[in-house]
Amino acid sequence: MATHAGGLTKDPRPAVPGTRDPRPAAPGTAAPAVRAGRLVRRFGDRTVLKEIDLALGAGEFTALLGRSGSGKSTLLRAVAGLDHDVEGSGELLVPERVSLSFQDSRLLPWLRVLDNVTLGLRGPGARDRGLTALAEVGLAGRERSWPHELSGGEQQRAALARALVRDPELLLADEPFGALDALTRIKMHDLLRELYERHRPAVLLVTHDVDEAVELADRVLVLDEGAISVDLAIDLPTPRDRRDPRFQEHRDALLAALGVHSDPHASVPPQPAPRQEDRPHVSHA
Ligand SMILES: Nc1ncnc2c1ncn2[C@@H]1O[C@H](COP(=O)(O)OP(=O)(O)OP(=O)(O)O)[C@@H](O)[C@H]1O
Repeated sequence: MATHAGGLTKDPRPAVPGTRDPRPAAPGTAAPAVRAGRLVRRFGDRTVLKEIDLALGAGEFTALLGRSGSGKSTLLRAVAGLDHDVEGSGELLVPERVSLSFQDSRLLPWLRVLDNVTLGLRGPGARDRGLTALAEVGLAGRERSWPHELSGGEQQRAALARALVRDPELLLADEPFGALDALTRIKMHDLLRELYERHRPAVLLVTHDVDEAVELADRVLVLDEGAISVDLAIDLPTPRDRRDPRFQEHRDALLAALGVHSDPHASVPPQPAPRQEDRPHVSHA
């Protein structure tokens, strides 16, 4: 476990690099991969995170939904340790090996694909690990390509390979498929879920897309007014069928929590109608 904090109380017990937190989990819960207590983030006089408590189980796939501007990226950045101005009196514990993925692939344009994937990896096995990761995401043979020679979906695949090659205990993903077309998105959903099931990191996926959340995650959180307003377990077998009535029940519950009602037979527009920029994205396969 590592601790990182700006104004946060560090865990008093010694951290052992590369090991999981040895302390027992609360009864009935998996050992946490992430534990954050009373996270607070203010921008000027606006408080975006209001004493948020967050515990993510090891190997648990969690999606984080919320309206635009609700603070999803702020929370993810806080957990990633990228924001040193997070306040709070609580603790923030994360695993040693954390990988990040964003809407843009953030591949370095001056490095070939394999060098992007293995950047910062040490040891004689790094190249082979990079090649294995590229093969896993369907990019075998593209190791010598430049990033600009890959399509948007392929760039995101390379970014996933870069994340996975580090064998993360925690994958933090901020709208990783937000810029992709609908068909590529569907393929990437399948790929992410497959890779997750093979490697089992804890995942925190920030998304606007309610269907994406229900399809991929085993737990969905909704961030609203600076607090976690919904914590919903998605207890459906995978792969998930969007036409399954239970899928739709979860979807409707989440849409309602986001202030959108999704009766396809309704003759009036959903009420209350959020502003266009606030409206959560609902994709249709
Ligand atoms: N560096 C900053 N300075 C000032 N305000 C900020 C800063 N970063 C974020 N904010 C504000 O904090 C709020 C939450 O932003 P954040 O990006 O976390 O929201 P979000 O839920 O991820 O939004 P979206 O879904 O649109 O990406 C917004 O109102 C935003 O304007």
